[in-house]
Amino acid sequence: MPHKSPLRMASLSSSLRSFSPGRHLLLSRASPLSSRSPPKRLAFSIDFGGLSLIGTRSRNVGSRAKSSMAGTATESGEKKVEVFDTEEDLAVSLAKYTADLSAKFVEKRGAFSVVLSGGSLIKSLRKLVEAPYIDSVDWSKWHVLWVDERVVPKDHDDSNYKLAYNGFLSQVPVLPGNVYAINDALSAEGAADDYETCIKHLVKSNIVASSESGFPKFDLMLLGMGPDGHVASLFPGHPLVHENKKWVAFIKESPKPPPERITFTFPVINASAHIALVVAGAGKAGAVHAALGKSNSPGQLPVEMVSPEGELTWFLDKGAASKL
Ligand SMILES: O=C1O[C@H](COP(=O)(O)O)[C@@H](O)[C@H](O)[C@H]1O
Repeated sequence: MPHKSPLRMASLSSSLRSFSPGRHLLLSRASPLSSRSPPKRLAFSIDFGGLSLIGTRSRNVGSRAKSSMAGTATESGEKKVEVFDTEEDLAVSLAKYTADLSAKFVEKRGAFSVVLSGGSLIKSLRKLVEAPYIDSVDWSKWHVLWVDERVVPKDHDDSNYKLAYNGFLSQVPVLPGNVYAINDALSAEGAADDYETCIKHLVKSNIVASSESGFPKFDLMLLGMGPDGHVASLFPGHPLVHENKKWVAFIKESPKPPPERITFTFPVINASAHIALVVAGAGKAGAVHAALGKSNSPGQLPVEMVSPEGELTWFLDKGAASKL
């Protein structure tokens, strides 16, 4: 296929071989999701300043409610915040959200471009590898990239690719040639340039859409967030948060190990058609509050700079929303 360099395909397939001789083994359907009741959500909706907050039963969140019950769909350009009683409920809803977008974009464009984060996000995707989605999603149309990656070999424990492969990609029939890992033989600078070139090929061949601003417009970006409010490998106080030309940048002194990483820049993140910001655990409640609550010093955290041209949906569990 013209959009993939032989080097990339070779390095990718060799890494797949090294992880899974059986390649894309499907999970057993032993615990079908269809037997579960859907997660409790849309118990109420709060509307403050263009932000629609949809929750379950969190008292703190509920106490801020200004408007009535809603359960309405999000309009394009709006922010939506969903709060779930448990991370399990969050994962169930995230799977449906992702599968619905997949169906929408496969019908509209014949392809679905999905950008993954590392960290806890991967575990929260676990319901996608179960029924009904394992069978209903058109996995052959998925094109998978990473919003950031650590510059380590793909079989290293710090690799976001390895994490995603073991926790998600090896269990769904995404085509190996549609998984775009970084070239781990290059320096951080070289890997960032190479990844940007790869994305330019994907845009040229319409696998990834293009925004009016000229940046790639991914169909769905699945973002995690660190307790310090970092997203991708864009850290608080680091000058990279202001990079506005490059699509992919490198960092050699990441405050969180490992130090060498590559990362999408904010213009690319914010050109996305859809962003899901997936945050679980009370340890992240402070950063969630800074981004969504009434902060005394707004705009300090990278997560506050997530502001897509399309739709932003926060998926929070009760712990993460506990300071709202
Ligand atoms: O280092 C990273 O951290 C963030 C957040 O990770 P989490 O485990 O706290 O969810 C992650 O989104 C990013 O991709 C990763 O490289």
